[in-house]
Amino acid sequence: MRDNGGSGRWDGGSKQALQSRGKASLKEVSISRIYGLFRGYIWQLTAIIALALAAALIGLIPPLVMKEIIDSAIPQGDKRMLTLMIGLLVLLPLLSGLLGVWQNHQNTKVGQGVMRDLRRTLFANLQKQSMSFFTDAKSGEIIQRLTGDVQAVQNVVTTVVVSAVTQAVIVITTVVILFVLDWRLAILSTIILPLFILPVRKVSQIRKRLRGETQRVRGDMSAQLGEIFGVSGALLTRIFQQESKQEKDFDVLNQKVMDLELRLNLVGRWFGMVLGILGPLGTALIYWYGGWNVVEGTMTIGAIVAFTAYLGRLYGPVGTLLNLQVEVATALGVFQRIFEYEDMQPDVANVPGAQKLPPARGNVAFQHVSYAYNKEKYALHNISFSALPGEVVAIVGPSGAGKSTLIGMLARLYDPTEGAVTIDGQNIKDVTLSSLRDQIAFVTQESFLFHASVRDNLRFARMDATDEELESACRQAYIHEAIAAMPQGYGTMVGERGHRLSGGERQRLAIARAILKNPRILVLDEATSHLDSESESYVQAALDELMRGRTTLVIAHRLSTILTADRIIVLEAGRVAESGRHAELLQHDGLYARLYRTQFEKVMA
Ligand SMILES: Nc1ncnc2c1ncn2[C@@H]1O[C@H](COP(=O)(O)OP(=O)(O)OP(=O)(O)O)[C@@H](O)[C@H]1O
Repeated sequence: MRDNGGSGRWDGGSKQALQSRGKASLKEVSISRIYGLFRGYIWQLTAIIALALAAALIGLIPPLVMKEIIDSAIPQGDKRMLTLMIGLLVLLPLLSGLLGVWQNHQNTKVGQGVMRDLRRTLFANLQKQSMSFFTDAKSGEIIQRLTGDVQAVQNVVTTVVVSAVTQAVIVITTVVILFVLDWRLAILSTIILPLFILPVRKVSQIRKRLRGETQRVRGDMSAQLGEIFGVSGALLTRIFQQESKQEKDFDVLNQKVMDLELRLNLVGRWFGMVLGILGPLGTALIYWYGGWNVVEGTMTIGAIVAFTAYLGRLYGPVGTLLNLQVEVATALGVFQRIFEYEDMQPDVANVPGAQKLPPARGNVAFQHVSYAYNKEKYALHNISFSALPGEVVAIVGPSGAGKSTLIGMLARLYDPTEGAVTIDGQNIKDVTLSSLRDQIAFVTQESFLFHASVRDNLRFARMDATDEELESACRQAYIHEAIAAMPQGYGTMVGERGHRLSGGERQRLAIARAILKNPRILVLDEATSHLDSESESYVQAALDELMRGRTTLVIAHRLSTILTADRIIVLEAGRVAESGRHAELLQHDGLYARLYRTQFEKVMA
């Protein structure tokens, strides 16, 4: 690697950033990290757990009441006591039911809150990622992680903490009461508990693997749907009539999701069945041993009834606790995917102690800049040139020469692997991203518009722009008349990608956006699409207006741009092949002269 004074991309932090970007981290998710999600909800959780405990303790009373009815009230013919006890049997479940409703509501609130927080952190971290992440990832996959994956852990998030505590309390209190009632029966009923634990490990492993796989396939499915039903994908499908091929491709993933979900469910049912048969086994043992003792006269019938009622409170919660463990293990694969996005480091970020870029004069310089998308291939090699304030530098070169990569560096869409880009002598890597991007407007070839009104799309450039400012910018961009003629004027909604607007109108809206931002530095990728001569002249006029008085770096496709450019940089395979003004370069009769004859002269014709 060439030495360039320490800005090499493959060393230090940026190398790690690339490795962590979009790739599965093998780091296992710790349970404590999942519990950490609840940190902000400690007080609500304490209240919920207190309520759940109260409901659990109330639940311990009815079997004792039943024992009293059978062993005392009925044999003694005490009708008053009988009525009192029946009253208790009705009231206690009512009370614990009411507590349960409130607790459940609070529980859901905490769970939903945790999920909202998760989505918020993921969203914020995705916003921090640099462009390279988005060019590598599929948008459907991103959406799936942010929504589908978070949804997939809902069950764990909403029930895990509360269930773990309350069920554990129920189990402990029940075991204590069982031993108080009769230690022999208590030993008999707890002796089968280890049998419950055996299947858990195996089931957890299988379900974790299946859940991870299901979410991966769902991610693929979302990515596929995003591509197929995006405007460009839908267009391509129709033009090439590939509807049935896509249906087949979709069916493959669709079927996979179904098969995986079926397997997941089946494993769950087998587990449920094993737990289900262990419960009655315990009850049978108690009736056998207890019945034996009642016959011998060493135990009362009420004691057996109360005992078996408690068994439900023992085996049920033990099953729930174990199931919880399986649920958590199942969700671990999904948590892994979620945390992977949360931990992702952007490879373009503010350096520690980054300063604000002062209002720029517009002196731009590329100093020995190289860039590699990956280790194998450099897209740019040792690029050096500069632009004085107000100058226009045109970048030309064959397709794939590195033009887009080069202009992207000025807005730090990518940081140089080697070398530096400076504005007014300051390395842009050392200034804050926001202060840098505040002073640069970027007009891309494909002018993207959000599904929102024309006004809102324009305000994306500057939220506080007044209606008058919007209109003035649009007049300068020669688009005001066209907007005014739309059904709702500036309030007209434009479709995703602005498909209700013509190519020329979209470009001029993008130019108006840049005018509204009014930056010192302009980065421009001129559209190659051939517009009719009227649109073309409007767009040209709008561009002339936009470039006036600004330092402009432009991928030039228009003859007028290269003719007026202060400097033309001719790129070839990532290197500067030639540079100079139009006349000099023509005289040189090299790559530029060839490009000029094949591309620009034709445009002029
Ligand atoms: N995200 C990426 N990952 C890996 N390689 C990339 C990526 N983007 C571009 N490249 C490669 O880098 C090189 C330069 O690409 P770039 O888009 O900058 O060229 P360009 O001159 O703008 O091309 P065009 O005029 O066709 O748009 C090409 O070889 C391209 O294949």
